[in-house]
Amino acid sequence: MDRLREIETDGNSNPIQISRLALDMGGSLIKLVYFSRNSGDHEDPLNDSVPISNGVNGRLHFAKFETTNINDCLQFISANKLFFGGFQHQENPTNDRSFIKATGGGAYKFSELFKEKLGIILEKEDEMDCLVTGANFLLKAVNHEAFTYLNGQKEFVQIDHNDLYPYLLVNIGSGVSMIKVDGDGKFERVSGTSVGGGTFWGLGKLLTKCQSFDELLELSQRGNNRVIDMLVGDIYGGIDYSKIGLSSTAIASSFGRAVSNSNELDDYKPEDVSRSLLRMISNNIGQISYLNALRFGLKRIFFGGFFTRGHSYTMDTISVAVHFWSKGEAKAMFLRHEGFLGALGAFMSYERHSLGDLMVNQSVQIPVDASSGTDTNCNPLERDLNETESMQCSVYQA
Ligand SMILES: Nc1ncnc2c1ncn2[C@@H]1O[C@H](COP(=O)(O)OP(=O)(O)O)[C@@H](O)[C@H]1O
Ligand SMILES: CC(C)(COP(=O)(O)O)[C@@H](O)C(=O)NCCC(=O)O
Repeated sequence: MDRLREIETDGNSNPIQISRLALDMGGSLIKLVYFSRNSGDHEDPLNDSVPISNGVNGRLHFAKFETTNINDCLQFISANKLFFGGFQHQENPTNDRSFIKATGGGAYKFSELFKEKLGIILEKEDEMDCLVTGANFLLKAVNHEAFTYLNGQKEFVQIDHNDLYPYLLVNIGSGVSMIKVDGDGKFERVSGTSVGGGTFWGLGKLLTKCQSFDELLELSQRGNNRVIDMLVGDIYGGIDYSKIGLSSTAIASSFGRAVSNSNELDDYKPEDVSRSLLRMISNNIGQISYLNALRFGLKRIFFGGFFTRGHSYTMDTISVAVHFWSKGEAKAMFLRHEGFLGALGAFMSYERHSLGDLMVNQSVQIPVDASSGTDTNCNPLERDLNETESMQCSVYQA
């Protein structure tokens, strides 16, 4: 609720002007990115916050809703008048409806609903295109965006703009898309798997009766996967199978131990079930990602999508899988704005199509409090940086 109020005014009771909204409506979550101009920007041309050139200073805001709660999202857009952030269509300027850039399956599925409830026309943008545009933008324009996460150590990666491509982008949403990125707008979706974030949440919900995704993640924090997973040592009488490089503690078969006794589901702690499930899915995605990186000789893999949720065990498992299978050759990296790639890409597409002719300044800085150098305290469920923070930036008339 505080967040709503914060958006409506700038703290001095001046209404904040929203001048761009873009949506990414996926299988699980709807993501919103919108720009609010700094108050007073246009009133005082000598003010420090007035950008050089003909740009407008302001902030990019991020918000998300569960897709099943689409009505809350409509209400949020309506209450905060975000739909004024669309554009008038050049081909038909007399049409007084707002056109909003939208990507993801929901741009198709919910287009009638948006028209009916808010009078908004959703202007569809391709999902893969938007993911790549969003990732390239973040990697080039935002300091402290990409980081590695291994053994609880988070380290931000300095991106060399001249040496960014090629890379593999793995977007772990409800399902998983793997995209080889060769440049701005140059990419190919090389693989995917249906065993993704929706699988973890769906199976986890059925098996543990959890009511929310965060609760399921929280459970995994306290669980022990050894109770349910069959380890190499279980099969080999407690010793390593060193000839093929498997230690006795490596998982030989996820959930495999459940068949070797007469336990029912209720005999297992939900914490242990959640832990095994999270590990199985993260490990599997890490492995498939590595295999695809190997196919194309890619050394860098960036993981986006809301499955990772800044969660240490998830990122650690993915990193270990990539490290293990590539024998240290490939590197897993994560993005702070993990789940907002598509929405950012849709936001950027206003400029690409020269309709509203806006361009985000390439020197975006995340506020200091939101980006620390390294994080070694291994916070299990990191605070949701994405939702609560906004990004200072300038938007330029093209
Ligand atoms: N609050 C949440 N509710 C549901 N799923 C969540 C939540 N937070 C993170 N997730 C995870 O993120 C996945 C969705 O990620 P996202 O990148 O938004 O994909 P999509 O575009 O398919 O919605 C879910 O399947 C789930 O694993
Ligand atoms: C169909 C999708 C692109 C939709 O994106 P999402 O809403 O999951 O982010 C994605 O779920 C996906 O890539 N699934 C994997 C399908 C496959 O390659 O087998």
